[in-house]
Amino acid sequence: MKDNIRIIVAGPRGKMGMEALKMIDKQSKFSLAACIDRKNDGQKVSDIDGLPDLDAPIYTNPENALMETEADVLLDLTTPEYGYKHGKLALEYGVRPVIGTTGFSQDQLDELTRLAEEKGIGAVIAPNFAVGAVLMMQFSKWAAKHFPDVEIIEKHHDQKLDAPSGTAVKTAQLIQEAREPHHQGHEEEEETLKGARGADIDGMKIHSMRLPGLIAHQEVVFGGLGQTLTIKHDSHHRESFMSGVKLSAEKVMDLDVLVYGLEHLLD
Ligand SMILES: NC(=O)C1=CN([C@@H]2O[C@H](COP(=O)(O)OP(=O)(O)OC[C@H]3O[C@@H](n4cnc5c(N)ncnc54)[C@H](O)[C@@H]3O)[C@@H](O)[C@H]2O)C=CC1
Ligand SMILES: O=C(O)C1=N[C@H](C(=O)O)C[C@H](O)C1
Repeated sequence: MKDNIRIIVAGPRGKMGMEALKMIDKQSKFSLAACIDRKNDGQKVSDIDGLPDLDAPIYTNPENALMETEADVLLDLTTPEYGYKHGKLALEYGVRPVIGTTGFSQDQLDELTRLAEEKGIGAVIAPNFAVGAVLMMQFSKWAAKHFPDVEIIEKHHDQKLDAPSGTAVKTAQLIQEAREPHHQGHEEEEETLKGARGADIDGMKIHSMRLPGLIAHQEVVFGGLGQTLTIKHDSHHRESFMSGVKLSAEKVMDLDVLVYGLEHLLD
């Protein structure tokens, strides 16, 4: 493995970006190549109040950051619109994207997958970097073989842009892979108030809660005859995501395709 992985962070001032800068600063094998931000072009990260004392330039133009900094990895923690744009640009400039941003459409995921394959460059898109959340999703996939009736309740802080969460969508996709095609509930059900039954992926209902005080939480509730099974994960602090970010930035160096989900990188 390369002993110095140079990382560009897009979204350094965000809740996840700040946590990622602290993690990069602590790891001797990582160095911060640059940040992509919406302001302070040309300034140093260390010049900005509230950011760690790191000697790396800030770029508002992502192409300049990718061209000028000899980076290995672009870590994106921004918004769906910019996460997609940054991912595409990184692949075009031969820099490996590690994307935590959620809210992509299937077409966008397919396009990034296609581009990574065409260029032969590794990329990671992980809707959830917390190892506990990855286990929650894997346990849910397993449970769905035995309990095909399931609903997902995801709860997040009230500043989140996308709903449902990337984790909830990924969980539903994994369950879809595991269970036989299945119709839940009964035909006569009617919503007398629109939205009462939540969003729907392949007949699975997804309920999204947004409140101050929450960080990132999910319950996957399975129902069977005379029993229910609940698989639950809570991120109480954004530190919970950092071991997954670290693992992704290391492992992406050895990939030549895009992987979607941290489970592909865990032993
Ligand atoms: N995969 C995972 O484990 C996790 C993923 N997320 C996802 O990561 C993303 C960021 O989450 P938070 O940090 O909570 O959001 P946030 O809103 O705190 O931070 C986003 C940052 O991106 C910046 N930004 C927006 N457009 C930009 C652009 N064009 N260039 C550079 N910076 C730009 C904003 O100024 C803001 O500082 C979201 O999509 C969220 O769903 C969040 C937590 C965990
Ligand atoms: O926005 C968040 O906070 C989170 N987003 C990701 C998601 O949409 O699943 C991961 C985690 O749940 C936190």
